[in-house]
Amino acid sequence: MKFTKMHGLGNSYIYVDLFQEQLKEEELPQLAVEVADKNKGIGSDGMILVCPSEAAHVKMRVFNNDGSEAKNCGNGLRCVAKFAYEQGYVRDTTFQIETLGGLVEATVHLKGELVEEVTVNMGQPRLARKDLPMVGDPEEQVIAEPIERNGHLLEMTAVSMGNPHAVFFVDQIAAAPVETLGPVLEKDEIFPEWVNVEFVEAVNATELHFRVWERGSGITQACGTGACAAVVAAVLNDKVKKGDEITVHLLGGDLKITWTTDGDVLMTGAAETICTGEYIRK
Ligand SMILES: N[C@@H](CCC[C@H](N)C(=O)O)C(=O)O
Repeated sequence: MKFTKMHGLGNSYIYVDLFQEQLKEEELPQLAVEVADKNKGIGSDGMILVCPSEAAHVKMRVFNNDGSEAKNCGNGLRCVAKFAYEQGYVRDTTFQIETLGGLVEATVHLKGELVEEVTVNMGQPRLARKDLPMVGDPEEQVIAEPIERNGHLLEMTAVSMGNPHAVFFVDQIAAAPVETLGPVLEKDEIFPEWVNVEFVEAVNATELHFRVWERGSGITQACGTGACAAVVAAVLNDKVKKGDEITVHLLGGDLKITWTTDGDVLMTGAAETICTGEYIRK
């Protein structure tokens, strides 16, 4: 199986080109686990399939490194856009990508013939409990809701960017309990499909520090949808303003994110190719 390893701010996936390769549906979860294994596989946060689409120019499917399939991936979208453009599967610099969480629009920014950065219009965040999903009144929003776990009293804001995020503001990002509370909150009974967990420090009116415990992958260097959710949560908690471009500092680098006054979330950041190769399947 031919593959390309790519990353967005250190959030790496093994990309498989389903315009060329054929894979059996029932083998996908186990394949994702195998290729992501850093000792016996290639090593990554998961696997992403770049597929033909009937609804858009290209379709993305994302698998976490535990084999679970997610509905969206921000860093993956930027890499899929780079891959599709550089392979010649799309010719325009702005095109649509289908995800299990809906359609998004990507615009590639070129340096010569190669894509250096990508802006993705991630669409509108969904804020009702049913959108995560989360237990409780399905239509209600969750903004700064107190929650106590393992002796930590935190305030939670819940945002769906096609996939679910629970955002917690902290005073100091360096002291955020990512490793200890992340796995506890990820599988908390209030989230029937589990959740991505983000800790965020509001530095000033245009900057956020960000750490993530990703559902199905654990700590990663960056989470694009999580960074978008963090900006939406920061607006909802009066820490930054809607319409302003916010720089989100992640472990692997920075993303520029705006929750526009029209309601869409725009994300701009790098997408990079690490290597290509052939994976020998057992
Ligand atoms: N790294 C991603 C998100 C990947 C999926 C997530 N772990 C989930 O299960 O929803 C990103 O950049 O958004």
